[in-house]
Amino acid sequence: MEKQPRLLSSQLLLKNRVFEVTLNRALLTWKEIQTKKKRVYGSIHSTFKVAGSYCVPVPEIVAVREAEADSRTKDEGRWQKLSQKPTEGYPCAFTVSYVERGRQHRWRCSDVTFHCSDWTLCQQWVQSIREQLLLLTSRPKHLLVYINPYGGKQQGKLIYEEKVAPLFSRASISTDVIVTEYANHARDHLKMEADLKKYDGVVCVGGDGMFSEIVHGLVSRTQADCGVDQNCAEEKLVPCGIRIGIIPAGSTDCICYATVGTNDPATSALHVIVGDHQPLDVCSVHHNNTFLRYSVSLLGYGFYGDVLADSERKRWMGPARYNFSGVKTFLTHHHYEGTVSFLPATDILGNPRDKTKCRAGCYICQHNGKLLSEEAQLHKMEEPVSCSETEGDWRVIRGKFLAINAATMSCACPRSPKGLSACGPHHRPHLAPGSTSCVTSCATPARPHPHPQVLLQLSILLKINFLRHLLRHTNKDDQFDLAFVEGGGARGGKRLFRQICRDHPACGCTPVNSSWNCDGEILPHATIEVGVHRQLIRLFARGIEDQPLFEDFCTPSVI
Ligand SMILES: Nc1ncnc2c1ncn2[C@@H]1O[C@H](COP(=O)(O)OP(=O)(O)OP(=O)(O)O)[C@@H](O)[C@H]1O
Repeated sequence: MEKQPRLLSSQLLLKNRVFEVTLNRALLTWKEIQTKKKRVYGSIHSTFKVAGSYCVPVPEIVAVREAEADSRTKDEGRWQKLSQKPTEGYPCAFTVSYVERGRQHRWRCSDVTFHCSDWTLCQQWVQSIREQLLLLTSRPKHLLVYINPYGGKQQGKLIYEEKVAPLFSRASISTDVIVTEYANHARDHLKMEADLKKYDGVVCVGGDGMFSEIVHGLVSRTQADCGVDQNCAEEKLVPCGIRIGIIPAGSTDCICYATVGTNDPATSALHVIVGDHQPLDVCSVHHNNTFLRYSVSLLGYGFYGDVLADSERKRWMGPARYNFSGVKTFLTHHHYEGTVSFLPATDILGNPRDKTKCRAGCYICQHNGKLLSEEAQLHKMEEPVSCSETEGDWRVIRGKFLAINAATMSCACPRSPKGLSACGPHHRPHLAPGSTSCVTSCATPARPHPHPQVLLQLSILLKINFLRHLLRHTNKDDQFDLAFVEGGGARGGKRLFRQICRDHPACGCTPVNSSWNCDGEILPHATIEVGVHRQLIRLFARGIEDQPLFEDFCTPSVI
């Protein structure tokens, strides 16, 4: 890393030990310089230097404030005692709040208080750090917050008030808060009323359903403002200019798991504060040139559609309905005739079953999923000689399906730690490559597809095999290492599934339709057209960071 010039450097006291504290544009570092006397058998025996050198990246400093060293300080609305007593010779102090990493992708806001020898020096430090924070222009200053008071365990308001609002206020972020009064309140407010020019971002406190509301509101509003007709499936949608933050307060919180790696409200609030941005692909779903919905996580026909439809009829059972309907649907073992047409994602990076992980700063997402020309050539040569059928660039698969899933993100949650997308056990789908992962579980035999990305090997399906596939959603085994399951990337821009129809030649089964489960909502039509819109929205998130080798080796980084 390029060495940055020092902006400020002083000897300051921290926990009664003297540190050399240095600030440059990139880092705040503090390094112990005092030697300590070690007493052995009551006498001074030897001296040793206590190792201790720490750093915090400037973009991860939440705030800096003067600490009233000789009295009490107001913090998060409560009066708290300063942890250290005023120290002789160091009468003034300032506190730096910063992001500290914990286990399992959790972030915490921690404080470190430095004591200064005089007031002017203390002011100089506070000013210098504030000036550096002001240079971070991607940080939000004013946010519009929607809270769903009924999501998950109905703790949305409490979570916001106790865990999020104090952090926003510490970071000097002002907010306008709306507690929703009915379903789609947030969507409609965003679509028609919200004065978006006033805000640097929209934050939702709730689950995946609430996030979907925000996406619908924002995307629709952006298209309306730009004169784009959402009903036209061929239209190129305009990306939203405002970022979205998600504070998890739902039942599953898949989007949080997929974008920050955990469903911890404080972690998500800190991702908003530091002003990260993670682009996300969005699928648009149409029927006969009429807009139905947007999808950001899972579009599922067959198994997942049936589970959702059945569980909706059993709302009275509470969350247990999902397990009940899952087992029931599995035992009923329906399969559905249909046709899947899609454009294979041959010209993008990131084979769903390759070894790449989508992580913070992901190369593939940053390069819009575009292949380098050499790699593109390689993939072109791997184009299939034959498929089930082809129509120009399109691949067509007809058959009987147990499940057809299109996952735009991993859909990971505690119940399915690795998610159910086509990305296998050790990697997640990229969040913004411009393609969706298509997974089909087929019930009828057909010719195997030799293409490495988009394959369908249809075999006689045994219930036990499908159960194995489902169980692999809940563990770390490869969901695709089963003969009848195939996964691949489908390119965006046009249609993905053109027909789930009844026009297949009769083969003895009842031509009955399943339902599409679109991010937890049932679609009213079985025949849909899906387009993938690359990087249509941006979240306040960094993507999932690689865990340090030793997880408890947290920041402030020991140099
Ligand atoms: N005030 C409200 N009253 C009733 N429903 C609401 C209200 N506000 C939002 N909703 C709706 O509640 C639904 C579920 O909310 P949410 O996603 O927050 O929680 P969840 O379903 O428990 O969590 P998850 O989606 O993660 O499983 C959303 O579809 C949203 O449209």
